[in-house]
Amino acid sequence: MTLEIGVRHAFPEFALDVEFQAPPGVTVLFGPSGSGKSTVVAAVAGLLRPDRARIAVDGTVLTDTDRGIRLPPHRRRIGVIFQDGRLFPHLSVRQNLQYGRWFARGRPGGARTDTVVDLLGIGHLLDRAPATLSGGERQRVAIGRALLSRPQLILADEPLSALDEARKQEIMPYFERLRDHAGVPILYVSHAPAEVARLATTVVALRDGKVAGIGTPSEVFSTPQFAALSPSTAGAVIEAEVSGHDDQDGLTRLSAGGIALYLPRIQAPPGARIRLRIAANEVMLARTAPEGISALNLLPGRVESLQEDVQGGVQVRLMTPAGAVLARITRRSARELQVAPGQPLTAIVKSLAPSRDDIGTAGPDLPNGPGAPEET
Ligand SMILES: Nc1ncnc2c1ncn2[C@@H]1O[C@H](COP(=O)(O)OP(=O)(O)OP(=O)(O)O)[C@@H](O)[C@H]1O
Repeated sequence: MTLEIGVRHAFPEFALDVEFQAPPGVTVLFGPSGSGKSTVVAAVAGLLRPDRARIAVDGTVLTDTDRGIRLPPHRRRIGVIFQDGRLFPHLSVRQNLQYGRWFARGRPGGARTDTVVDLLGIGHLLDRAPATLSGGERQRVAIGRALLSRPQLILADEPLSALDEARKQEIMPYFERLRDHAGVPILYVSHAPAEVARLATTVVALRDGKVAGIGTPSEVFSTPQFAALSPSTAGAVIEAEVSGHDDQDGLTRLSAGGIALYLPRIQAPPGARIRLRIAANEVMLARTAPEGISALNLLPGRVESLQEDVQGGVQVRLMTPAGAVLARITRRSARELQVAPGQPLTAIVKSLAPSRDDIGTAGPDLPNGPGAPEET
């Protein structure tokens, strides 16, 4: 199932003109405030009458202005997950889930209630009232309700932005599960780069109402052209396999394209594949592999391209056996290192550099895959 989106719409002071496809998995709409993310979501949900649009899921047309088609919102089979969960306060968790199921009546296929309850770890909450749940638990139930309505696509508009850091960490693995098991496109709005790098299958970077870049998180965030516009969010995403844990020093050893990397211990069994975002600001470059240095992660590679960014830094993209790595260095360092395409350089990343937020699972991993929080 693929969601096809083409929307053109002019507000008095803003014009949106986008065209892209969202395959199954999470497609994140990413961009600064006012770039048009919510307008795209409103067009897909049927809450906006665009000047011109064609929106279809797997051949089912939701909007086609040329043909005069515009399904009303309730006939679009969309599961919506809002910032605040929006559960029905007078219904128990079980009844909230049943509501999703009721909504799905007559629709073929879809997930079973007990599977969804297991997937989201909410079995022990079924008889509780929404008011007695934590923010993270409420969001898990909201995900369940959306999933049980047998949607053909899911819209999640900044679903984590109302949660504090700890709650975000709690809920992220469930969005990873949703990504890997929902089987329908999920259109997800975010402006948090760590969240995007961790969850996205596809990133659609929006700027001033236009698509500025589209691809995997790694492709979009480690492209110097994109990084140059958005230095604070620039960084590469690499995939690695857990090789083992060192009990003595509390580190987890990873292998990325044959290179050993070390992280503070993470909850993932050996063999698990994880995604790791390495912010460009956290990477240093050296001409020769340094010795006698406390940083544990050295990635030798070759400069592919470089570009000055809008804040006076230089974004250097290095191809390494672990994948592309982006480093943000000063113009002065770039001059001193004489950075040029083709030049061999070594990227240095402190093992503590990636935050917990930057580490996620790389793909299907149920039921107790990496990152799955333990039930309490
Ligand atoms: N109903 C409207 N009438 C006029 N202008 C609008 C309307 N809705 C949105 N806009 C304008 O369109 C632009 C894009 O808004 P939109 O809400 O899509 O951005 P966004 O990327 O979702 O931003 P944010 O991250 O702040 O939610 C903004 O300049 C906004 O002022």
